[in-house]
Amino acid sequence: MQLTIYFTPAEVATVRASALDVYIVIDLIRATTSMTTILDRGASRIYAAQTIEQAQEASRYLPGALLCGERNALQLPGFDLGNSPVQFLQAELIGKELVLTTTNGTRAFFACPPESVRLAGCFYNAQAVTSYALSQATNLGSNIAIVCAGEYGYFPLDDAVCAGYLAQMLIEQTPTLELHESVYAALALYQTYAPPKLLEYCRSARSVINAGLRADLDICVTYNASSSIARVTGKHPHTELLILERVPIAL
Ligand SMILES: O=C(O)[C@H](CS(=O)(=O)O)OP(=O)(O)O
Repeated sequence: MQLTIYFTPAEVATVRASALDVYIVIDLIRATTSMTTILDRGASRIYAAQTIEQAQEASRYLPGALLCGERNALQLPGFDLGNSPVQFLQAELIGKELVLTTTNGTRAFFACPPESVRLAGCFYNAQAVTSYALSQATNLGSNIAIVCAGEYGYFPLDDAVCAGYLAQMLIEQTPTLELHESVYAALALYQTYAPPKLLEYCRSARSVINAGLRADLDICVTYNASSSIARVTGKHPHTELLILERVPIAL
């Protein structure tokens, strides 16, 4: 079984990545951390939208769904909630459906091959998402790829550092993994910039702090607090939004 890391979503398209692989998408600050907390609160579904317009359009087909999202880290006008793990952890979400659009994270799921196994990973669910990815890849006889959501298309230090940590966990659980050289780079980045140091160096952290949401970062750099894993389970028929639901696992 091979492990590869894509440091931006664009790389996934460039190499014509395999639809058979298991993809762990990371948008540490904050989309995949938010998704994990949303499922922790008992939400039934997340609809991931690439654009604000798609999210608004989808909410017309989904009565009762909460409209959530941000641009420049700030909750969008007219939306019910932003992209804030702290806000989600305080919200009443049992059985709710949420439509979510974020600057980078929701788009990254669309960059992976359709029909592939796509999981939301972060520090918060690191143990759970790596164990599940390994079990899926073993069952399918496939490889694992970690995709960093990027920062406006650029290399994202926060996602890459988290990718290094997830890679370390995958290697600990399966020492026979065949490592692409991208994995060595991510492992080295994790060694150098592990939290809390990471937060001093990434633009996304500054943007969240500037929005007055510093407490979100504490959640984003909390390790292994959740066993929730958001997995893409399909597409909404009218709007093409990706549907993410909680993987049923007992750890
Ligand atoms: O809301 C976020 O945390 C970011 C926007 S920014 O990079 O902080 O401006 O969006 P995301 O899609 O979660 O990276």
